[in-house]
Amino acid sequence: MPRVLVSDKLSTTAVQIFKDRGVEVDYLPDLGKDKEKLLAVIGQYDGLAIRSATKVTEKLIAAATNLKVIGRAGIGVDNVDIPAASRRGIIVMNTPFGNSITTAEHAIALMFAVARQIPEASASTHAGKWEKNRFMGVEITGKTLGVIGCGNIGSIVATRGVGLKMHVVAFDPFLSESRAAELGVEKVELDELFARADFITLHTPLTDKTRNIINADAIAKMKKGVRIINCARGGLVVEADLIAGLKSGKVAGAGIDVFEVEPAEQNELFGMDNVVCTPHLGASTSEAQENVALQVAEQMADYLVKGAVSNAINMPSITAEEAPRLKPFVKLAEVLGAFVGQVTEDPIKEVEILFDGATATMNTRALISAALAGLIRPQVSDVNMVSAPIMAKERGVILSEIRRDKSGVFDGYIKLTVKTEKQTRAIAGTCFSDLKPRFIQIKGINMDAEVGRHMLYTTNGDVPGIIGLLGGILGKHKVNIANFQLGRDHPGGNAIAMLYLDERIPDAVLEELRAQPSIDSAKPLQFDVAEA
Ligand SMILES: NC(=O)c1ccc[n+]([C@@H]2O[C@H](COP(=O)([O-])OP(=O)(O)OC[C@H]3O[C@@H](n4cnc5c(N)ncnc54)[C@H](O)[C@@H]3O)[C@@H](O)[C@H]2O)c1
Ligand SMILES: O=C(O)CC[C@@H](O)C(=O)O
Repeated sequence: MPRVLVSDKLSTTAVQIFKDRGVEVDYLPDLGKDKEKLLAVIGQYDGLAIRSATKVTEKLIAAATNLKVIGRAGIGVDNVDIPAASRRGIIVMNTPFGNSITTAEHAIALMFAVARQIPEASASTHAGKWEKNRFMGVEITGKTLGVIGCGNIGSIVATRGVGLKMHVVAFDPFLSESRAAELGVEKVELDELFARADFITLHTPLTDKTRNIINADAIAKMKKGVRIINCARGGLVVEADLIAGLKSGKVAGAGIDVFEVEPAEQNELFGMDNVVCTPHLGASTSEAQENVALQVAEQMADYLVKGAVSNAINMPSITAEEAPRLKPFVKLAEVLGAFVGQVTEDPIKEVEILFDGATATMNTRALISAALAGLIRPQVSDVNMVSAPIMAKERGVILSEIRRDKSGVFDGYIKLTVKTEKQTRAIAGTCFSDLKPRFIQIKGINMDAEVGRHMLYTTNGDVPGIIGLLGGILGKHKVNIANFQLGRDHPGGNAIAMLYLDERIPDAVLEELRAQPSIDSAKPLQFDVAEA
C-alpha cells in the first residue's frame, strides 16, 4: 500500500480521502518545520502532501528515496525545488484554482483595511482611547486600482474592483485586449499603471522578471499617496524601498500578506503607521483549505493507486500505454514553446501548431498542451500541461492545429508559429533516433541544432567572420561551446546562430556580444532538458 506523509497543516478531509482510496497516511502537520526530523523520515514515503511551510529542498529530495509525488495544497510551488524533483522523476502537483477567490478577497480586505486604517483604529478603540480625529481614511469609489498580474487571482480582484466602482487598470504581458474588455479593465503598460494608480495590488508569480518589481525606481514613478497591496509573493516588493517610500510619505499605506523572509517574525515594516500585515493568510479560509486539501489528496491518490496524472507541474498527462512513444515528442513540443516564449515579449494573439508525418498520428492534445506550457512558462512559472490550454484560452489566444501526411525528409516534425501584434515567429523541430529534441528550422532557416540546457541565439547579417567573432568572445571569457549551428536564408541575407553552451552566458559577455556591430541580437535561452 502506498504511503503518504502530510507534513503541513491540511484539512483532515485529505486524510480521509487518502484512507478511502487505499493510501496509508501519516498526518504530522508540524513536521514540515523541523528539517532534520523530516529528513530522517522522508525515505519511508511514496507521497508528500504540503502547503507552504515544508521546504522541499534538493537535500530533502536526495533523502526521499521512495518519493514519487509531491502534492502542494495551493498554487505557488516556490517552496519545492522542481528541477531537483524532476531530475529524480518525482511528480510535483499543485491545485491551481482552489484558493483563488479566497486570496482575491484577502487582497480586497487589505485594501479596505489600509484605506480606512481599520486595524489601528480597532486596536485604539479596544484600548479605550476613542481617537475619532486620529483616523481619516480615503474612499475607494472612483479611485484607480492598478492590478499587476491579471491571471486567476488578479482577474477576480479586478472584477471585484469594478464592482466597487473603481477604475481598474491592469498590467500583464499575457492579457489580451479582448480579455481586458471582458473583465471591464483597461490594459496598460507598467509605467502607466504606476503613474495612474491610487491603489496597486500584486498578483504575479515570483519569477526572474517579477522579482523586485516594486522597488525604489517603481515607487518614484507612482502617485504621491499611493497604497500598495501584496498578497502574492514576498520578493515582488523590495521591503527596504517600500519602507523608505512610507517614511517619505510618498506611499500612504501598505497591506502586506507575504514577506521577503517567511515566517516573518522580525521585520522593519512591523509597527509602522498604516502598514497592515497578515502572516501569509491569503489562502486561509475554511472553504479554500477544504478545496485544496480535497483536490490534492484526490490527485495524489489517483497517481499512487492508478498512475493517473493531473495538475502536474513537471509531467504531462499521458496514459501508461502511449507514454514511451509520446514522451520525447512532448519534450520537443515543450522546448519549441519555450524557445518562442523566451524570445517573445508582446502578448501572443495566435498559435498555430503543425504536426507533420508521424507526429500527426500521436496524442496531439498532449503535444499542444506541452507546447503551450513551454510558451507560457517564462511568464508564469507554475504553469503545467493541464493549466496551459486554459490560460491560453483565458488570454484570448487563438489556437489552431494542422495535421498533415509526411511532407519532407523527416519521419515527423512539429512546427510552431506564434503571432503577436508586432510579428510572427516560427520554429520547427524533430526527434532523431536518440529521442533528443532538435531544432530543424528557425525563421524559415534550416539547421540541425541539438537542444541544450543553456543556449545562445543570435541573429546577424550573413557576413564573413561571425563564427570567429562569437567563438573568440566566448572563448576569451571561458564560456565553452558544446555545439555551434549556423543558418541563413540566402547568401548575404539574414543569418542565425544557435550555440549550445556548457553554462549560462554571463551578462557582461552578453553585453559585449550585443555591442558588436555585426550582431543584430543575442538572446540567452534555457531549456529544461538533461545535461549532456
Ligand atoms: N497569499 C497567498 O496565500 C496566496 C494564495 C494563492 C496564490 N498566491 C500567489 O498569488 C500569485 C498569483 O496567483 P494566480 O493563481 O493568480 O497565478 P496565475 O498564474 O493565474 O496568474 C499570474 C499572472 O501573472 C502574470 N504575469 C507573469 N509575469 C508578469 C509580469 N512580469 N508582469 C505582470 N504580470 C505578469 C501572468 O501572465 C499571469 O496572468 C502567485 O504568486 C501565487 O503564488 C498567494
Ligand atoms: O498554503 C497556504 O496557506 C498559502 C498558499 C498560497 O501561498 C499559494 O500559493 O497557494
